[in-house]
Amino acid sequence: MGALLIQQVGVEELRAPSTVNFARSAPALISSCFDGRLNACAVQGQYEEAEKVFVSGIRYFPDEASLYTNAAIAASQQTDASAWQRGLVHGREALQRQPDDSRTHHVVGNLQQQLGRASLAEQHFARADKIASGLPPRRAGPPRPSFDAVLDAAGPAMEVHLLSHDPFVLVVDNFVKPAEVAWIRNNAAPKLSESFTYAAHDQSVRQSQTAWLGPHEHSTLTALENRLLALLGLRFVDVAHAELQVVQYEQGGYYRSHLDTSSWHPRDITALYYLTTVQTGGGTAFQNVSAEMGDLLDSTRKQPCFDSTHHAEASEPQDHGAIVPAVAGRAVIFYNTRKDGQMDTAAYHAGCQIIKGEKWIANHWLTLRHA
Ligand SMILES: O=C(O)CCC(=O)C(=O)O
Ligand SMILES: [Fe+2]
Repeated sequence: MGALLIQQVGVEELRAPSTVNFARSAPALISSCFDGRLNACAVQGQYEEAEKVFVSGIRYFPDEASLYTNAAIAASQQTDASAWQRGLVHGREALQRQPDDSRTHHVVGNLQQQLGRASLAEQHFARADKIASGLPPRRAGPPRPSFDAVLDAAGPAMEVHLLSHDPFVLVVDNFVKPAEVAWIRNNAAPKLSESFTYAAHDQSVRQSQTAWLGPHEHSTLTALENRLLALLGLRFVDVAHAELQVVQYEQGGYYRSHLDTSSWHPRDITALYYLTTVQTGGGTAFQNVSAEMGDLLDSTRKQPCFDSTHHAEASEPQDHGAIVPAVAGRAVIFYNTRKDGQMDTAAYHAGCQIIKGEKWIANHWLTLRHA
C-alpha cells in the first residue's frame, strides 16, 4: 500500500494529501522537511533535504522505482557535480526497476548533460521521447471556456482579447493588479537563481533567472489563482495547485521556442503574467498565430522577436507569428493540451529578446486533476 502512495510523490508535482498520508506512514522520513510536505523542500530550494527524504524512503520500499527517480531529480537540482553523480546512481537504480520510464530517462539525460556527456544525454532524451510517443494520452484535456463566459467572469476592470482559437490563446489586460505585481516581485527577488530547463538538450535555450513561490504562500497568490480559475470556468478542486514561477530577464535575455508541457511533466494550461512593461522587445511570440493578431493588440509596439545580435538555432522558426507585447498586469493564457488530451504542438511560443528594458514574468501552470 505504501508504494502506491509514494508513486504520487514527486519533488515537483506532489500535493499535500498523498504526501500527508506518506508522512503518516513513515513520519521519521519527513521530520527534516517542513510540515510534512516534500514539495516545500523543493520549492524552497532544499534539494539536499528532499534527496535525503527519498533515499530514506528507499529503505522502506526498495522496489519502488519512483523513489529513485525522485531522488535523482532532487540530486540534479543541486549545484555540485558530486550530487549529479549520486543522481546518476539513483537514476540507474530506477531504470533497473522500470526500464521504460520516460521521466527517468529525461532526468538521467539531464544529469549526463550537466556532467558534460552530451551524447549519452542525447541517447536518454531520444529514448524518453520514443517511450512517451508510444503512450496513449493520459486523459482528456481541459475544456475551453466560451468567450462570453470569460467576458462575464472578467468584469469591467479587465480587458479580454481572444488572440486565437487554435491554439487557444487569451490576452487579459489588468489581470494582475499593481499591488500584486509589487508583492510578487518583492517576494521573488531574494530567491532568484539561474534558470534551469528540464529535459532541455541545451541550457542556452534560455537566459534568465528563476524563483518559485508556494501556491498559497500568501493571500495575494490565492486571490490570483481564484481569479484565474473563475475566468476559465474551473473549480479549485479541478487542478493541482502549482507554485508560481517568477522569471527575471535582463536586457538581451530570451527564451527560445518551446512547449510548456511534456508527457512526463504535464501542464495543461499556462497563465503568463507580465510584471513589467518592456520598453523594446521582450514580447511573447506564438508562431502558429498570425502576426496580424498581434498587431491588433498594439500596432505601435511592432517589433522583431530577435535582433541581429541573436544567434538563432537552426531549429528556431524564422516566422515568429503573433507577438504579445509585455505590458505590466497583462496575462496571456494558453492551452498546451488539446481537448483530446494530446499535447498541442500549435502552442509553441518563445520569449522574445529584450532589446531595451528589463522583463519580469510569472508563470502559473494548471494541471487538471482527474477523478
Ligand atoms: O518570457 C516569455 O514571454 C515566455 C516565457 C515562457 O514561455 C516560459 O517561461 O515558459
Ligand atoms: Fe513557455
